[in-house]
Amino acid sequence: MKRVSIQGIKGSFHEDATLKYFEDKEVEIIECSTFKEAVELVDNDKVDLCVMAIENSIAGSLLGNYSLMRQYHLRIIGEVYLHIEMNLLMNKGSICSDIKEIHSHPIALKQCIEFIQKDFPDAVLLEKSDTAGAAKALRDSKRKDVATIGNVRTSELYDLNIMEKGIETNKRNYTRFLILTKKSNGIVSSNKTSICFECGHYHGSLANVLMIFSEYEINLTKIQSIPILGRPEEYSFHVDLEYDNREKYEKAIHKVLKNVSSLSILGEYKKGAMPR
Ligand SMILES: O=C(O)C(=O)C[C@]1(C(=O)O)C=C[C@@H](O)C=C1
Repeated sequence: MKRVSIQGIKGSFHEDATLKYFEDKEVEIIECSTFKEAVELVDNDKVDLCVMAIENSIAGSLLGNYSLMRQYHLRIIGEVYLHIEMNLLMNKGSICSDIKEIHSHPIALKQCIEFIQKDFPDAVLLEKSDTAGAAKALRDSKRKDVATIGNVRTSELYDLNIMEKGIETNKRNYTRFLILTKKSNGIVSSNKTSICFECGHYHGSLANVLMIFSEYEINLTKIQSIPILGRPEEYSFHVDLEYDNREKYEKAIHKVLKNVSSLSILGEYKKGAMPR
């Protein structure tokens, strides 16, 4: 059975993403309190894989996770998209007018900020390591003046009432999670690749690289610049590529290599389906 590290505890969206990716295969989930701890377990061979959120359609990219991936030389072997529905949760017997504090994962709070500002403008927002962890702590504290934000399964697991359903700012709220490991499995039937490169600090250098992908009909689904530590104003670029024709993809990479100062292939894998 594969051992998989996640940031968060049972009931978190990371657990949902892991169960969705592995479908009916049994996995042992190792709960971690930080993303760093979760990737360190892969690095130290304590787990086989790590499932890690990388981007949310409302809150944006988790930039720190891009850096972790590079720092620990992790390989991407897959991805999974999860539809995220957020709910306001409280201990049984609580009423919304008593809410003084709202505790949740920072990204979860960000996804619901319009609802919070409209309905609970005076509530103090407290960032917790994950939605399920905040829910469990609320149940244990028995407090009636605190609410958390999380999914329906979390409310069931930690015995909380759903006070308000679907409080995310936009209903098309998705989080993309990466499946990370120490060694890539070299899937030959891949149709998506994540790369990271650095190019010269002169006009047109990035445009030249992007033009090559266009020339070979490669679709770019993501481009993220990350500051290079110790080199102010210089960036590395994380780019996700989608393709049907592997030969064209390989030719494009070959040509790109001549136009960049460094390039790493972070993973070749099968594109995840966007839930309806
Ligand atoms: O707190 C959780 O339940 C998580 O799994 C974390 C997390 C995140 O890191 O973005 C996962 C998905 C949602 O976008 C909100 C929070």
